[in-house]
Amino acid sequence: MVFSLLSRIYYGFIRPPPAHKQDDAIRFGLIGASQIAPIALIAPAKSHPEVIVAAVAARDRDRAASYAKKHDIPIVHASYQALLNDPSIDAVYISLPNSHHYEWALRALKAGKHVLLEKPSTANAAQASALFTHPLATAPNAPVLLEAFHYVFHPAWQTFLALLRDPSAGRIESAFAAQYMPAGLVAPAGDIRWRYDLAGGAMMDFGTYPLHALRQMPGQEPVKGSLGAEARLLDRAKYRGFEREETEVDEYMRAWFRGDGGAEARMEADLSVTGGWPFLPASWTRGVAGDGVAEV
Ligand SMILES: NC(=O)C1=CN([C@@H]2O[C@H](COP(=O)(O)OP(=O)(O)OC[C@H]3O[C@@H](n4cnc5c(N)ncnc54)[C@H](OP(=O)(O)O)[C@@H]3O)[C@@H](O)[C@H]2O)C=CC1
Ligand SMILES: O=C1OC[C@@H](O)[C@H](O)[C@H]1O
Repeated sequence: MVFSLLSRIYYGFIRPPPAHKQDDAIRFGLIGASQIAPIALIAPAKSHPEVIVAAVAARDRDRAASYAKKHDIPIVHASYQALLNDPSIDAVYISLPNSHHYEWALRALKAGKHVLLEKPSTANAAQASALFTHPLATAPNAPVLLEAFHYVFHPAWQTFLALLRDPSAGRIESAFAAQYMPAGLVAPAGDIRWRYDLAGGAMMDFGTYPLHALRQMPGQEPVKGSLGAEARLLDRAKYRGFEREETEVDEYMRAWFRGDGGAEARMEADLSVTGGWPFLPASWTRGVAGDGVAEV
């Protein structure tokens, strides 16, 4: 089992076997020369016959050019809008700070591009509602707009949901979801996740997973007025190299609410775990229905 896992990681992300591309393969452009694009799209696309990563745009042309060279991407654009104006691009992958998702998703839809939009799709509820109900996204022939919560396509997650959605499982009594990150592992000082002005923080980064997970279980849409939450603000003493005063961003948060099916739901997100378990990024989701418990 361990060998199979390591081999899937190796061939999926480190040395993907190159595929012969179909003539009608989707040509993706990257909006932002981001840290996550190589693992999320560039490497997996190499072995996919229907996907080509054809272009990258960054705020700085030289940075875009060196990123393109490193990742073997043929077209370089010196601005995000120049990439959107490129007629050879069918779809864009937007992996910018959360604060920038709404603007660039709308601009991409306006340019007629399909959009794979990093999570969370926007920086707040008003933007989410405006984006997903916008005629550019809802018209009959509108481009596809997809938020990049990739875990929903995993068979383990679909099995978990099927167990809870099975009518014989009974009503969900309680649900819990959590996501933990060891301090400094993925969010060192200076990272976009620690910037309030870029819509960072534990809730906006890791917290989006548990909240998203809870809301997919039957009867878990939060009832208005039932929500409570607590947060611990960033403790800069844990990190070296902070240049800015950051006092507003959360490094840990938990929340609870009543789902519209009557269940008690709880969630927790910690971007800064120190000592003990977990020493790797970890995520748990549990639903209790009748006499049964489903966990993933
Ligand atoms: N689905 C998943 O599993 C994951 C999703 N994500 C999401 O992807 C997004 C990007 O994350 P990540 O790749 O770690 O981010 P990066 O730190 O790599 O930043 C992404 C891009 O944002 C631009 N940028 C960086 N700092 C600023 C700034 N101060 N002001 C304006 N733009 C800035 C840069 O664009 P340029 O290149 O043009 O300079 C950069 O390439 C986030 O929304 C995150 O939540 C992240 C990790 C995993
Ligand atoms: O979405 C994410 O998943 C992986 C994490 O490392 C990262 O912080 C987050 O943005």
